[in-house]
Amino acid sequence: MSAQSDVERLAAENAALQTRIQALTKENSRLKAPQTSPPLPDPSPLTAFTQVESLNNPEIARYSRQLLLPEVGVQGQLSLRNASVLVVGAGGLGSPCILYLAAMGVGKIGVIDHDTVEISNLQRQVIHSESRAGLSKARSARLAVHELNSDCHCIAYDLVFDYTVALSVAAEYDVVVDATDNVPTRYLVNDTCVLLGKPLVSASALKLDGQLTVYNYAGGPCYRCLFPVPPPPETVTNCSDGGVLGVVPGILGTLQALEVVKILTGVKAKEAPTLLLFSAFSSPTFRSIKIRGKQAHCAVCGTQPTITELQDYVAFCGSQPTDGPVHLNLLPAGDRITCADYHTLRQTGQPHLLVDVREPVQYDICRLPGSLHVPWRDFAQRVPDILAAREAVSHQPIYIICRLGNDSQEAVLHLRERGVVDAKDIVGGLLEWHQSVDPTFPAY
Ligand SMILES: Nc1ncnc2c1ncn2[C@@H]1O[C@H](COP(=O)(O)OP(=O)(O)OP(=O)(O)O)[C@@H](O)[C@H]1O
Ligand SMILES: [Zn+2]
Repeated sequence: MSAQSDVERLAAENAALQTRIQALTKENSRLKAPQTSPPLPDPSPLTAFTQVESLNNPEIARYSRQLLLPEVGVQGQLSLRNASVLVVGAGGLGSPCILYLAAMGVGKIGVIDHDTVEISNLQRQVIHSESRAGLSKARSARLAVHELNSDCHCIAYDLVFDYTVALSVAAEYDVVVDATDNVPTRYLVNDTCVLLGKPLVSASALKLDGQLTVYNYAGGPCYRCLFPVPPPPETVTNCSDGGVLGVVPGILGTLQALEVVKILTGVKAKEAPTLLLFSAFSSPTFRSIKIRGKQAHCAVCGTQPTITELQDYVAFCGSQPTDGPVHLNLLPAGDRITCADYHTLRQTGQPHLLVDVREPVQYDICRLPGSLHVPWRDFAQRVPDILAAREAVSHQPIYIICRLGNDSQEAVLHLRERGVVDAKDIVGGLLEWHQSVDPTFPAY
């Protein structure tokens, strides 16, 4: 072979090698790239839930510690096995409730929640996990149930429990647990249970306190018998505003699971209706109060009910069934400044006074440098301090900030009433500051 053809052959081989090296380099960088975690397995589709007449050997072994209790025994365990429970809300209360119901051997559990798992949920919503952040809470709960007790027939409804679905979903279950956090849903769940004749195990938890009651059971009252009129929306606080100690809904949700067991085993029917109050840092921690019975004039369970079908609960309660941030518009746009414009103002060094009106616990979490701290609850008394501080910056404008941009508007209105005209609130507060100006600023 000639030297010329050798050169051509080598050049061709070289080109082929170059192509191969490029392909390998590409493959290598693909392998080195961060791997996205494989999709989580969803438990395989379930067969229909069927009732049984006796426990099988694996069930006897699994539930032996409960079977040994005379209060439960084989009959009690069979009652759990053949029962179905709907848990509305897979949050702080729903998490332990669902887990214990599944662990104790309730045959069928429905979980309805429209929300997705967030990292800030995990401090109390122990049915979820970091690896399931972003997943629907209902599906995440179902995965956890499947891991804990694969015999449990768990159905996840990734839906809002509203009047369009309430009756058809709840009709499939023996007992309903209200583990939600808002007033419209509380009335909706109650009316659904009354219309369907289902017992309702209801609880709430906020800050360090909680309460629990069983409604519409054994001739007892319903929620409307006790609370015929919803509270004014502005008096209702939720966990994202007021905070909650993780274990508090944990305790109340666990007690909800206990009440379900008492209903299913028939023990509850002998008890008078009570309201259980829990206060984590008080003594006594628990108090049980006898509550009035069923009210003849109750709009839904009374002798002549006016509510015979589900209604518009948002209109009835005057509030949305959401616990997301509520942004009020109390001031005209001209009396407000956006975070972006306030940011520019700070960057260009324009003299001004920044007043932060959040609670001290929130001010301790984070703050913008140079702010004067005057909590909204002390604001009226401390206006002279604000005016004195403003003198120190040569009577320049006042900007007021809070967490969401609601109290800051109230503060501006208050200053207007006191004759201070050049005060503005910062729209959306520090949460908006985090979202639109500085992602490194803490969000809470
Ligand atoms: N009408 C409804 N239908 C379905 N789920 C609901 C309804 N109302 C409330 N929920 C759910 O009930 C749960 C209440 O739990 P909790 O208050 O602990 O959680 P959260 O709303 O995630 O809390 P946070 O306020 O910290 O975000 C939430 O997961 C919420 O999505
Ligand atoms: Zn009633």
